Amino acid sequence: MSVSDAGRQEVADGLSDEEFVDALPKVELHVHLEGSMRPRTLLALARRHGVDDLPTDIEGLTKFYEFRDFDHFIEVYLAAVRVLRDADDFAVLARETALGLAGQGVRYAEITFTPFLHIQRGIDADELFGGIERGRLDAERETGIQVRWVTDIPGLPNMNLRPASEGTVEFALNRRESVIALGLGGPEVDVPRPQFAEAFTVARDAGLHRVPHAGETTGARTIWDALEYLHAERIGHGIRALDDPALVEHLRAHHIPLEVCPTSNLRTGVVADYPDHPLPTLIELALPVSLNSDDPPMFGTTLRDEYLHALRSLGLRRDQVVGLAAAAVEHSFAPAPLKDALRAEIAAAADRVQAAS
Ligand SMILES: O=c1[nH]cnc2c1ncn2[C@@H]1O[C@H](CO)[C@@H](O)[C@H]1O
Repeated sequence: MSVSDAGRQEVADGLSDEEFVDALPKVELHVHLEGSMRPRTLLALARRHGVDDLPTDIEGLTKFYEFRDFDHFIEVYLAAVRVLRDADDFAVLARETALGLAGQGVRYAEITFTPFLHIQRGIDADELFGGIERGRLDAERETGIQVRWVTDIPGLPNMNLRPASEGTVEFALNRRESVIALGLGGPEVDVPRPQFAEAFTVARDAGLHRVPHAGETTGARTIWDALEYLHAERIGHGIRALDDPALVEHLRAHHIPLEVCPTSNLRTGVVADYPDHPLPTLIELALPVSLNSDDPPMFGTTLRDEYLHALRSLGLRRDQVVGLAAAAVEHSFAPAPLKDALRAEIAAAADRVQAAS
C-alpha cells in the first residue's frame, strides 16, 4: 500500500493513525537504556558532574545527534554515557525511560544496557545495578509497566574484548532477578563474532537468553555467525538477512525473530530513506519481526513514532501493524501469564479498533 492509500484508510476508519496507534498495547524488545536518556536529563547531569565537552542546550544536542555514519553514532553514544556517574543518575535514567515507554502504551519492555562501559569507567557494579533497579521498580509501581534487562557486551574494535565479555556475563549471572538475556552491541565491521562464542555459551548453559545485534551494518555472514557461535534466539536488527535467501529460509523455519528499528537505520545511514527500508519485504516473506525504537531521543523518534512511520512512511496496513504488536509479545521472554494477558489485551484492542471502522 502506498502512503496516500494509508491516508485514505484513515478517513474510512474514523480513527486517526494516532488514535489507532495509541489504542494498541505495546511491547518493546530493542531499546538501549543509555541511548534513551532524555535530552534535558543529559544536559542536567553534564552540568552537575562538570562534563564540559558536551553541548549545553537542546539545540546543540540536536546537532550533536546528527550522525555522519554508524561509527560516528557510536562515538557520540560513548561520549554521552559519561554523564552517568552515581546510583541516582542510573535510577533517574531507568525510571524516566520506563515511564516514557509506559506513556506510549508499552506494558512490557526488555531494555538493554551495557554494564561494562560503566564498570570500566570506575563505577561500582552494585551501585549501577542498585540505581537501575530502583528506577525500574519505581516505574512499575507508578504505571504497572514490567521491565526486564538485557546486558550487552560492547563489541568495540579498540577494546580488550575478553574482559568486556567475561565482565558482562558475570554481571548478568549475578543478577538473574531481572537480567534475562545477554546481548552484543557496537560496530560489526572488524569485530568478528566467533570471539564471543565462549561468553554466549556460558550464558546459554546458565539459562540466559541470547539476543546479539547482527546484520545491522554488515551482511548475512554476521547473522549466520550469531546463530552458529552465539546461539542467538533473536537478532538485533538483522535487516541484512535479505542478502541471503538461504538465511531468510533458515530464520523462518527456525523462527528466529528480528528486532527491527527503522528510524535508527536511517539515522545511522545504513538505510537511505523510509521507502528503501526492508521491513515491508521482511513481513511479506513471513519472517518473524517486531518494531522497536533502539535509541529514541538520539534518533529523534519514539516507539509511538515507529508505529506511525510503519503506517505512513513504510505503507503497512493497520492489520499488519497490529500483527507487529502481537509478534513482539510472542518474541518476548515475558513470563507465560503476562504473555497471555498481553495477547488478550492486544486482541481486545484490535477488536475495538475494527469496531470503530
Ligand atoms: O544500534 C545500535 N547498534 C549497535 N550498538 C548500539 C546501538 N545502539 C546503541 N548501541 C550501543 O553502543 C555501545 C557501544 O558498543 C553499546 O553499549 C551498545 O549497546
